[in-house]
Parts: sequence; C-alpha cells; structure tokens
Amino acid sequence: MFNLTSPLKSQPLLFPLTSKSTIIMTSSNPSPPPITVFASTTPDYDRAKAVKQFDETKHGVKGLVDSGVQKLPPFFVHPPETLSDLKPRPGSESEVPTVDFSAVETSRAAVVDQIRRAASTIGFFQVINHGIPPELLERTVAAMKKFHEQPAEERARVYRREMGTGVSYISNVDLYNSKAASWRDTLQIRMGPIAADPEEIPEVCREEVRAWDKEAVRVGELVIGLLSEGLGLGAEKLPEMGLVQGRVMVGHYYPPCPEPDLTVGLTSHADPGALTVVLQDHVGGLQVRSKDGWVDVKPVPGALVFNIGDLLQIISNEEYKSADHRVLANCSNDPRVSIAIFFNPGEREKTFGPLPELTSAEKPPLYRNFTFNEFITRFFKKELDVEVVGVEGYGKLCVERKLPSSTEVRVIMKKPVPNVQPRDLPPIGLYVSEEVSDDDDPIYEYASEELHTPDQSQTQTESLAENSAVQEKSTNHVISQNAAATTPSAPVQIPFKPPSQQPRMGQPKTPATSSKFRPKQTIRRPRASTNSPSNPPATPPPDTTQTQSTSASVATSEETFKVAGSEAIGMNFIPTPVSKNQKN
Ligand SMILES: O=C(O)CCC(=O)C(=O)O
Ligand SMILES: [Fe+2]
Repeated sequence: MFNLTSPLKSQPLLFPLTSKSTIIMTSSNPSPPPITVFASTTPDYDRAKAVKQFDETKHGVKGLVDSGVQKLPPFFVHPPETLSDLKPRPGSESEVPTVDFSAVETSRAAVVDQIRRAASTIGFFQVINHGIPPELLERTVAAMKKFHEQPAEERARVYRREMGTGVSYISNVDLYNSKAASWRDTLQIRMGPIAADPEEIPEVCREEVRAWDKEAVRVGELVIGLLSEGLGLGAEKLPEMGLVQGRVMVGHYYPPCPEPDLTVGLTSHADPGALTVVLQDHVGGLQVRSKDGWVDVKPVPGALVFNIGDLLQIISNEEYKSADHRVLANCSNDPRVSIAIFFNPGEREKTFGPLPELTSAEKPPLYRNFTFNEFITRFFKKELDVEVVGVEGYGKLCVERKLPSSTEVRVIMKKPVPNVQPRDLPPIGLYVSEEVSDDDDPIYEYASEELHTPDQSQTQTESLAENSAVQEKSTNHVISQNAAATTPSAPVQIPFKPPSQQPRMGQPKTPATSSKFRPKQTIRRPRASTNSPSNPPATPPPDTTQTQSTSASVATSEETFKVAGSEAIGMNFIPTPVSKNQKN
C-alpha cells in the first residue's frame, strides 16, 4: 500500500529539488563525513526525462544493476528526512513476536492471546509451524527470484503499468509521482475474487504462486479467526466478513544497492486492506515503526510475517493497529525477495465500520461506516488531494495540497475552529471539494459552516452513532499535537452529515457555506474521469512525466493520481465483485 507513509497518515514534505541538500548520516561511524547530494538538484538535470527513460527500458532496477551502475541515478535519491532515519533501534527486533501455530490445537487460548497482544501493539507478528511445507515456501521464493532474473527481454514482455490482465511487472508503482524512486521491482498478480488468467502469470513462477496463494489463504483465514477470538467475537465473526476474498500478490525483488544509504527499498507505508502476509527470504531489511522507533522484522526461517491493515484497524475500532513499515535498500550482496499477499474484502459495495460489538458509550466508534469502494477511492485520492496538516494559530484548520513536483499549496481556513480535537475532524476527501473551472484552474472550496458548526440539537450519542466520521490517521497524529496546544478544553463531538450529503468532488457548491481559495499556482487536472482503481487507464498520457518537471503542474493521468506518492503496491488491483458466472 501510499506517504508516503500510509495513505491515512501524514506525509513527509516533498523533496525540494531546487537546491543542494547536505545530508548528515547518522551511522555507527563516529564522525561520518557529510554526504552532499548534488543529484536531483543539478539545474540541468531533467528528472522527468530520466524517469521516463528508465521506465521505458522495461528492465527495472534489476536492469540498472545488470548494466553495472555504481552510483544511483539521481531520481532514486531520497530526501534528508528519510535518509537520516534509516537505522533501527539496537536490539528492538524482539518486539515482533514469533507465534508457534503448532500450539493452536492444544493451547488455542494462549495463541489467541499472543496474537491479540501483537496485533494491538506493534501490529506485526511472525508465524511458524503454520503447516505450509517449507519446500513450497522455498520453491516459491526461488521461482519469484527466477522471474526477476530472467533475461531482460523476457521480463519486459510483462512490464506494464496497466492492470487489465491482472498481471503486471513494474518498477515503482508510483514512479511518476513519488518524490524519489525506490530500489525495487515488483511482479503483481491479482488472485481474487477474480484471479488473473493462469496463462497470464509468467510460467517461470506460475505453479508456485498459485500453490502459495492457496496455502496462504488457509493460514490467513486461521489467523483472521484467531484475531476474531482475540476481540472476543468468537472464531467466526471476522472470517464471515469475507476479508480474504480480494487478494493481490506482489513479488518484490530488491537488488543489491550500490549506495544503500541514499535510497530505500520500499518507503514507509501502512497497508490499507485487512491483513497482509509476507513470505520473506533470508536477506532482511523489513522494518516496522513502533512507538519507540523502527524495529527490524528479522527473517525467521520458515516463518510468515503477518501485519494488520487499515481496514482491520477500523473494524476493530482501533483494538488492532495498522503500523507503518518500510524496507531498507538492500545492502547485502544477495538480492532480496519477498512475496506478500494483501487480503481485502471481495465485495466492494459491502459496508464496513467499527463492529457494534466493539463499541460502547465508553468506547465510541472512531470511524463511520463506509463501503470498501469508498475507502479505497479515498486511499488513492489522499496523497494528491488536500490534506489536513495541522491547526494553526487559534483553531485555524490548515490544509495543504501536495503535488508530485516541488509545488505545495497551503490553504488556511479563515474560520476559527474552536475545540478541534482529533476525533472531531472529518475525512478530508468528503469535505474538501475541487472543481475544474472553465479556464481549467481548480478552485478549492471548504464547506466550513457545515463542517465545523456543532449541531447542538443532537445528543452526543446520536451524533456518534449516526454521523461519526472516518478519521484520518494523519489528521489524528498531527492535529492531536497541535490541537492540544491550541485547544485545551474538553473534546466536543461534532456531528457530521452522512457522506452522501457532504460536498464532493464536482458537486455544485452551496455558496452560503463555502469559502473559496485559489491556489497560488495553476494546477492542471483532468476534467473528469471514469477510471476506477480496478479499471485504470491503459498508460500514463504522454505529458505525465513532462508535467512533473514543471513545478506548477500535476500529472494528468487518473491512474497516476490513484497511485500518487504511494507505494501501495497492488492496490490498483482492487478487485471487482465476482460476477455470478465467474469464480476464483
Ligand atoms: O518486502 C517486504 O518485506 C514488505 C512488502 C510490503 O510491505 C508491501 O508490499 O506492502
Ligand atoms: Fe506493506
């Protein structure tokens, strides 16, 4: 899954491309020399052109390594705020527990407890003795490695950004939108609810990935049952919600990196779906963010790594935690291979939200109900759309628009917002609307009255039950600090209209409740698109990369919006509902 940290979390600022950056590396070397990155900052460096050229080779990062590169192409160099934070806390790996499933039969309650504890703290755990034959796991990793190490022409045959066939080999899903590329290539395969035609899956790994998917579903369902018990819901409740039917598999290949201190393998993100399982090889580099800092998820032979996704965090009303995680650039001599499966609901129109069993007057729902369709659309909109970044001054809601180039547009809401508390803030996508006017300039509009005026006529309970809003994690994080500083009074629950009544993209405005803001710079966006995450356009339009080189414009492909700034791998494969005559 997109900061990008999570699509739901605060994003680092864009990499300033206009000036030379000096990065002081904090390594074990007592006096590390400052590393000066001239790369992306050289005035005549045409980043957009370089990115496009790289993409058009269709050979991925592996192709670069095979060509003998010793220095990173500049567009792989990450910003100082990422690079200065690449080490884990020493000795912290023990925080990700390893759970032995051979005890499920004999001591189920103990296993449930171990999983519950991990899911509600660090959000990650490893599972051993899960019953998947070790040879199958080894064969699957070897087959995926073989795919990525085929002759470049073979790989190039499936190198594509569009997902129509359900199979795509790609380097950096967000290549055209991210602030910096990552040292990794990926083979993505849709496994459910409508699996890719097996003939489309590269033969070199076809049999293995299908067998791995089958076994992973079995273990995934068991894990979801145990997680369900951990919530006190019995073993059936979560499994009955069909959370493993929509599946995307990603086979990542992280080639050895010549300058691993200047880039990453996979940027920090949280997975948006319900649950993820990762089969990783021996190399290592996966890290999860704990409350005290980054923690290694060390390879354990034969183990599967499980992590809670955003959807399960929401369903569990935050009993379970969807944690940020990342992969460091590979500093070993061996390539790293990992194969993840994202478990998502199979039905996009089904409604999700905190389970009523998990809410009460003391534990009110922290999110409102939504369809998975809506959730995932918001996920993909998040990075490029307006984002609340803080409360400035006395209760002024500050939103910021981030673009894939060096443009940032900051909009300060004029209306004071007293008593803003993290939980009171609305989901941004539902409240900030954007229009393309006649001259193609977007107009930002904030329905301020509607949003922030508490409706005193409703009781708190009613407002929570009927109108509780989906909360942005990023909003929560950022606002909670700022709001605490500016609004010390007790939280006030502010009711919101149901999403269907909120201003949306392209809907007519209500002048009485709107304030208009014009961004400082012209931003060109498509007038309309019918593309959906499951139905992306064939290719980025020709001007996509070019727009990135000009700081005042934004990519014009709907697909690039959806994956914007995100490494939400595989989520552009969001499954469509299974039609009656099709099955997995
Ligand atoms: O490669 C890994 O170990 C993790 C992959 C991951 O987090 C993802 O694909 O979302
Ligand atoms: Fe992930």
